[in-house]
Amino acid sequence: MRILVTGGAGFIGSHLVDRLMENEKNEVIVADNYFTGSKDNLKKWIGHPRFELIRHDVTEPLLVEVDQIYHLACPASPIFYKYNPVKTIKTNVIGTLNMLGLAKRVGARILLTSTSEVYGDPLIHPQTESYWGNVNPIGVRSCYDEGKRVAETLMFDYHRQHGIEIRIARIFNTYGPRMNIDDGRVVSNFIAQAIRNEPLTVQAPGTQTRSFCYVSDMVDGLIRLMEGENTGPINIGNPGEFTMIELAENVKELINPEVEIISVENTPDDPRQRKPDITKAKELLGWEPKIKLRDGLPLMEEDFRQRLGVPRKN
Ligand SMILES: O=C(O)[C@H]1O[C@H](OP(=O)(O)OP(=O)(O)OC[C@H]2O[C@@H](n3ccc(=O)[nH]c3=O)[C@H](O)[C@@H]2O)[C@H](O)[C@@H](O)[C@@H]1O
Repeated sequence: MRILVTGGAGFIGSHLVDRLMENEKNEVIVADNYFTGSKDNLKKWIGHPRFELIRHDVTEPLLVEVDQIYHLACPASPIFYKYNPVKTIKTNVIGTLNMLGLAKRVGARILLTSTSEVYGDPLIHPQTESYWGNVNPIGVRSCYDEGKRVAETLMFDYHRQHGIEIRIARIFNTYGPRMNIDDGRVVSNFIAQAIRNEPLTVQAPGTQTRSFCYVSDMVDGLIRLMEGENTGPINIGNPGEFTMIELAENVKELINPEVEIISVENTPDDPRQRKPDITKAKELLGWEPKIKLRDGLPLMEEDFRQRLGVPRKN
């Protein structure tokens, strides 16, 4: 099987590549523009005969012959996607159009990693796939959440109009080794802060919730969705829900009991609650997450300590 992974040098993408490369029948091509991804994440595969890495921005067409496309490309941290919102929406719209055009030309099956952000600031809880969301179309996050909504629309239009085989995953907050240390998302921020003995910055009010999925569980869900018979959209996430204050307290207890927790200003349109209903994933994919937050955080701590050069004191 020839498989293209866009955004494959990123955090989730590179873990996905590791899993796909385990199968000796797979040839994996990664296309990444390195805006947030890094070659370092793939260094063990560079030079491997079944692996190819291309510097490519998906807003430009790509001509390759593949059987499957995992279309992950797009900055996912709010700090990075808000840094250049026009580029973010172009990646979601033009990038997805280009990948669908490729899927159509070569007859490949394509999986889009959409996001829980399509639910916006959700008015139903937990979020089921049938919920249409509560999204601000003109806010600072819209480049990402409206961008992903259009990407989902394009997927279904190509499916209905051209018979393309599509798969849509709605990913809920994912964490784990290889996240950028300066990524700006909450788990990586808190772990880096705890290791550096800097205050954990809980954005006000701190009662907002998220549900955090460990990256190996996420990758397992994505592969099951691609290999299964359902188009989705299917929520892939861990239903264990935490307030940001609870997350900070867990990080403090597990990583640095001396560290201070402070409240800082939040950014506009921050969703107040988020938790996936994963009934569909359980029933249709036989998938559910295995790794609890308190077991996943120490695995990520180890990776961050190595990269920051700060060993654990015992
Ligand atoms: O995985 C998802 O479902 C989506 O979540 C993220 O969005 P968000 O949940 O806002 O991610 P974070 O930036 O990690 O923020 C989570 C919460 O932590 C808070 N936060 C963030 C950073 C920080 O230092 N302190 C802090 O309290 C934020 O206010 C927010 O309430 C990203 O938009 C997407 O990568 C992704 O699609």
